[in-house]
Amino acid sequence: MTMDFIDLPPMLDATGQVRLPGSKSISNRTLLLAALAEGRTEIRDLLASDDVERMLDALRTLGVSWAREGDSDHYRVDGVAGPFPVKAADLFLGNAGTAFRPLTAALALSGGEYRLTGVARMHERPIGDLVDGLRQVGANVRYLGVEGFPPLHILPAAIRPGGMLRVRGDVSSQFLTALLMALPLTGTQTTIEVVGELISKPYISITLDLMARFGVEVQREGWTRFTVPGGARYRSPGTLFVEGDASSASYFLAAGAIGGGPVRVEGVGRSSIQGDVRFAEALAELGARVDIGDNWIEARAPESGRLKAFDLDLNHIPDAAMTLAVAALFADGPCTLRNIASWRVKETDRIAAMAKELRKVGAAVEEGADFLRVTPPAKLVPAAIDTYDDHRMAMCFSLVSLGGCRVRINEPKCVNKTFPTYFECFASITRPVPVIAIDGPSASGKGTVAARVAAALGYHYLDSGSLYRLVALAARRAELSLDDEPALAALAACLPARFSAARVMLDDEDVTDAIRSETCSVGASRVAALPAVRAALLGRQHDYRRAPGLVAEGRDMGSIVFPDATVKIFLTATVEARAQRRYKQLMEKGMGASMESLLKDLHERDARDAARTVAPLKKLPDAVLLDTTKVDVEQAVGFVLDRVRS
Ligand SMILES: Nc1ncnc2c1ncn2[C@@H]1O[C@H](COP(=O)(O)OP(=O)(O)OP(=O)(O)O)[C@@H](O)[C@H]1O
Ligand SMILES: Nc1ccn([C@H]2C[C@H](O)[C@@H](COP(=O)(O)O)O2)c(=O)n1
Repeated sequence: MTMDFIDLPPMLDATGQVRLPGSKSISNRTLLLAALAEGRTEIRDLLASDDVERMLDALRTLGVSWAREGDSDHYRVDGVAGPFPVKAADLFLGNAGTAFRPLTAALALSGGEYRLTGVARMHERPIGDLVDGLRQVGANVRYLGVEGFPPLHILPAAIRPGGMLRVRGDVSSQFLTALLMALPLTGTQTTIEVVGELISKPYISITLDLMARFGVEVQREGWTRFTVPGGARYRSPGTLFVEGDASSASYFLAAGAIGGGPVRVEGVGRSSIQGDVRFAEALAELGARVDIGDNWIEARAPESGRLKAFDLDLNHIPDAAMTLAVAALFADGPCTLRNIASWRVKETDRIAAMAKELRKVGAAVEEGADFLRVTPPAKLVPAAIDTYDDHRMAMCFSLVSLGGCRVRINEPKCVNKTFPTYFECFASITRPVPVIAIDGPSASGKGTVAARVAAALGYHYLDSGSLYRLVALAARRAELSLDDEPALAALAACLPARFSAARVMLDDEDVTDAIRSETCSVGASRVAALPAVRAALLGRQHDYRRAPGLVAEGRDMGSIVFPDATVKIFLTATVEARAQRRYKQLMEKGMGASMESLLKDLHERDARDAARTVAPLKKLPDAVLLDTTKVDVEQAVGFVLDRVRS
């Protein structure tokens, strides 16, 4: 199976505005409450994502009628005014904790027979505390696999409501949420006592707030006792607007804080009911300049330009806290994230996953049962980040690109869980380091023009042909056959080459002139036709892309190496003009040459470069043709600069 990935180039900065998708926590709670309520609920701005689809599918299977308004995010749900009418069903709930836990509780009190399953990871996420709580009121819930974990088999049971039931609060706050939302189905006053320190309290606040909007006011004594009143019934509030997702806001706010900003998110703000808006406070503690309105939040980089090191208890914002773990890469010292044990039982073991991936980009990471200490590297290292089917891993690590470092995100579609358009939104607020790609045949003048354009713009310069020439030279010295693809690729992967002040060094030897010899030219043309050699040199070429920009010249700059180049030029000249130029060049260097052999050689190299199967030399439709046969260097440079500036 091939790995899907997205490559994010190094970004210059981040600025702009993002309209957030609906909150997952609010969307799935609202759907369940609307389903159990009396009357029709119009839900506006519901999140469109995998987890919400799992809930919508389940509700339909359970006999709840709902409809979407065209292609919009507006839904209407006709509540069933009590327990679900369908009394036997098999439900697949993917990896949606916000669907699995609350539905377990509601179905356990619905008097039917149900089987609830999920993806493999869902079956590793604990649910025993919730099941224990439900059994205290007489629910008949059995484990179909491992004790304490999904999948579950729910059977009809004589429910004994009322009195007091106890539930642990220190593993997942979703257990308490599930019980709270389901208990009004019994119609009897019931008190829940939380055993152990309740984690993620703001999520309970969301639950209580939404229950109140549906007419059920829970009495709360601190964070230890919650009483659901007798005779309580859910009633539709009519229309309900889903706020933007505060956890999703964290990536953009962090982008503003790291990448200059300002970046504004719309859909959450001062009046939000989601605890994760407090991510903005944490960011401000790191020195970011944060402004907040009723329905928006904006973040900019600190005055000093660099985030401050932090040591924070993040129990109240477990999801958004992941963003801080990646923001730590940009801090001015070691950072500690405390009280995050719940990360271990989320979509993946997030403490372990975060530690492993942060190390890949160069951070030193200490990992504990409930904490993470991140020491930022002096320089970020390009890496391929594994995402563990965890949407937040993918979204968090996109921020690495703001450190002037390219990053590959493996299996990026995991963002569909909560934010299917995440990477498009991220692209809309970030500016990649610009690349001017100049491709063309040998001796067309690419090198001369590219170097001058780079100097005029203050950009870096890449002469990619010199890399193939260096491989040819190093191969000859190592007495490797130019047909030995694996050996040549291995050589290319760790070529001891350096470029300094227009000189090309191999080990510590200046080979600037040596790589221009005809033997090296022919050798370069041959090794360049080998796919493994090209692949081995790819990362090295990408590394040239650094702020403020890059001018890269060769044969495949615009097609393969930098397909997202800002400007693509195909620079050419007739073979006769090119032979003349090469002749003159060689004469000036005191090197002998004949026009006849130069012409023959250029014809052969053109043919080989254009005919090879990998990265052949050709003008792309999105490249601008620049024929320099009758154009001098100054004019050619002016032409390219005009394109860049237009
Ligand atoms: N527009 C031009 N008019 C006249 N001479 C030019 C022009 N552009 C470049 N030259 C000259 O042609 C010679 C070859 O140019 P250059 O080395 O830049 O070509 P190149 O395409 O980079 O070649 P290679 O692919 O072999 O590295 C140089 O001496 C350069 O000064
Ligand atoms: N991106 C590139 C750059 C160069 N090559 C090949 C083409 C030539 O045969 C050889 C040397 O290049 P030059 O120094 O003449 O530009 O390397 C390539 O295939 N892809």
